[in-house]
Amino acid sequence: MSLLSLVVTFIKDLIDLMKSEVLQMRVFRNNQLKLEQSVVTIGAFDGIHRGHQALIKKAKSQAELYGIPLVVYTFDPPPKVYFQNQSILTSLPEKKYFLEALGVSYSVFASFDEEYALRGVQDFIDELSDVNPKEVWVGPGFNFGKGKSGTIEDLNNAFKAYQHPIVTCPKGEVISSTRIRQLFQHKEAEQAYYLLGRNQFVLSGINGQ
Ligand SMILES: Cc1cc2nc3c(=O)[nH]c(=O)nc-3n(C[C@H](O)[C@H](O)[C@H](O)COP(=O)(O)O)c2cc1C
Ligand SMILES: Nc1ncnc2c1ncn2[C@@H]1O[C@H](COP(=O)(O)OP(=O)(O)OP(=O)(O)O)[C@@H](O)[C@H]1O
Repeated sequence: MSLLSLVVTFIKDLIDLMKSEVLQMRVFRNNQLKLEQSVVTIGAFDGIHRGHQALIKKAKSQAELYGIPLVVYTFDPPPKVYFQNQSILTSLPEKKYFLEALGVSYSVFASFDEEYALRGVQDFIDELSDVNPKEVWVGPGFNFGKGKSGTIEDLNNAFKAYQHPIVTCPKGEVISSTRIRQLFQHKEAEQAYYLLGRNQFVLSGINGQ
């Protein structure tokens, strides 16, 4: 092998290594993550459907604008699965896979249990302060804290909080995890995958990772 081809191979390997480091999302549990600055988006994100994707992409574009990391703060299990025994749309490995594919730098998976659900609004805001959010992005109707008492106004009192407009189907029908669960229950899988923004074959192989 010539010296030139050795150098070319070395540079290619280096670029691949850098790419894999850039793409790798770091995953945290509860309040272990501390950052100097970030853009944060929050939610249950079960399914990572078209509405979730639009919100995360907007937060990602803001993070890129400032050159700071994007943090997705989410819950395991999703609160509705915990409280209402709803079926889960995306397993933990699937959720991590889709978040990473959207370019998320850090994800926080808060263990959602009885103790966590009792935490108050200020307690949650204090935890978010650990990542020093320059902007917080949520969708319409987002709430948090014990008894769902926290709103975007509470977030906006502590940080700069922004609300992404609702993403709907072309005919105006709502896109939500609840609706997707109902579509699967009624054997309307094609419409469910449309709202998810992917077909059923995308998931094969992810759960084993
Ligand atoms: C600290 C904390 C406490 C919460 N406590 C409750 C609760 O008591 N009851 C409830 O139904 N949901 C509770 N939630 C879940 C929120 O209502 C909501 O599902 C979550 O913030 C995700 O928002 P999303 O469902 O709009 O994605 C809590 C969330 C957080 C962060
Ligand atoms: N269609 C949508 N358009 C824009 N933002 C959305 C949409 N659906 C959810 N969001 C936002 O995404 C985040 C996660 O929402 P969440 O997981 O509660 O979604 P959901 O689909 O409404 O779930 P569920 O039906 O279980 O209430 C929240 O900030 C929420 O406001």
